[in-house]
Amino acid sequence: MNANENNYLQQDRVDMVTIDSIQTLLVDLPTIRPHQLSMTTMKGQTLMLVRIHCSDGSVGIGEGTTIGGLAYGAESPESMKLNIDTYFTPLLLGQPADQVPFLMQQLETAIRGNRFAKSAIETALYDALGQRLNLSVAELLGGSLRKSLPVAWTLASGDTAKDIDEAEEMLARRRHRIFKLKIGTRDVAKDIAHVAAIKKALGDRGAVRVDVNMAWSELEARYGVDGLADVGCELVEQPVACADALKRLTAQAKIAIMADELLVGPASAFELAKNNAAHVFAIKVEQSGGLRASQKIAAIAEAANIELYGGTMLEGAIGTVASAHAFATFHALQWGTELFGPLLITEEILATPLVYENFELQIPQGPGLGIALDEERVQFFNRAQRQKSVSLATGA
Ligand SMILES: O=C(O)C[C@H]1C=CC(=O)O1
Ligand SMILES: [Mn+2]
Repeated sequence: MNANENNYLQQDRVDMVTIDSIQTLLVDLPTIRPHQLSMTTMKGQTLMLVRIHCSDGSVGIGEGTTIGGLAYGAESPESMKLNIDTYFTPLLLGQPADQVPFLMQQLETAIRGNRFAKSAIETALYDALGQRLNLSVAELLGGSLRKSLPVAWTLASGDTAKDIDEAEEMLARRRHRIFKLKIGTRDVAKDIAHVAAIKKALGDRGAVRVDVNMAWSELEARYGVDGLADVGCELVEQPVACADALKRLTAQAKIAIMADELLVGPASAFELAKNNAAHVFAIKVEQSGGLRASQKIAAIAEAANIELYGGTMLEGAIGTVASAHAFATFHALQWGTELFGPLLITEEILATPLVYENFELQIPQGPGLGIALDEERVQFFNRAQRQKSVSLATGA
């Protein structure tokens, strides 16, 4: 830590709140059904939870979650836990807990990459700060423009008939009317037929979009995007891996092209915007490197006239609510959000469940994140506790 800056932040602060301790844990939770993406099929979700205890007694929580271990990105829940325990925590202990951007800058200087782990820490720091100041995380981030967010549902059972049934159920329950279909594992013509069947069944009652998760070549994508447009699909998310190919597709597509995997922080957003490489940005808070980083991406998009969508890493309730607070501050959110992660998980880990009604998620309004964990349930699914009970039972 730079000594001058440290002195500057600490001068005259006899009442300064400092970071006392940091705990991490892995929580393994089942999903309601297998979730098929082009790179992996998820059969459960692991949340890396972090708790930051401050000297005034406040405790902030944050979440680091990814998809399919290392299938989606370079960080796993296990790597986040190890890196926070070993490298982040010694840098943070004893530091001024209120100075969140300052602490994140220190971490940025000392630790390369690890965007998801940094996002979890930043969330926990803002949660604790919000409790101290009686302000929500959205208010700490500059102020909220909305109290609820439209939420899309992902149809990814791998079976067209099951997907249609699932969509019908979501419409009947007024939970979702925007559907994102995961495609890219079958050949392109079969995927188009799958999307066509679902759109035909739903008609105007449901919007249909697809996420290819980079599975197509540029040639497949040219054919695929045209075919999808013809069957009523309104948006294609990350059809190809390469930014140049995405730009060429964006230039000729009749429907919206959205960037996801290529958006890994403000610099990447600037590159994509400069090159007109997408019509829409799917902003994921963790993939962006945190709450404030996601706001910087939103600002770049706004300046470049690119539309916005609030993405998910299929986080549990904590990561989902953190994202909701960030998305609440975006000026425009033309394509809504997909903050449905907690609904894909069978278990409730909050003391008070989140409210999804009338196709929207209500953003918790209390101080900080505005949520509290059900500690008993969290401990029940805590991997370390489970391993302890197994070794006690087996005497290992
Ligand atoms: O967008 C992704 O690539 C990841 C994720 C979001 C929704 C979903 O089903 O998977
Ligand atoms: Mn995606």
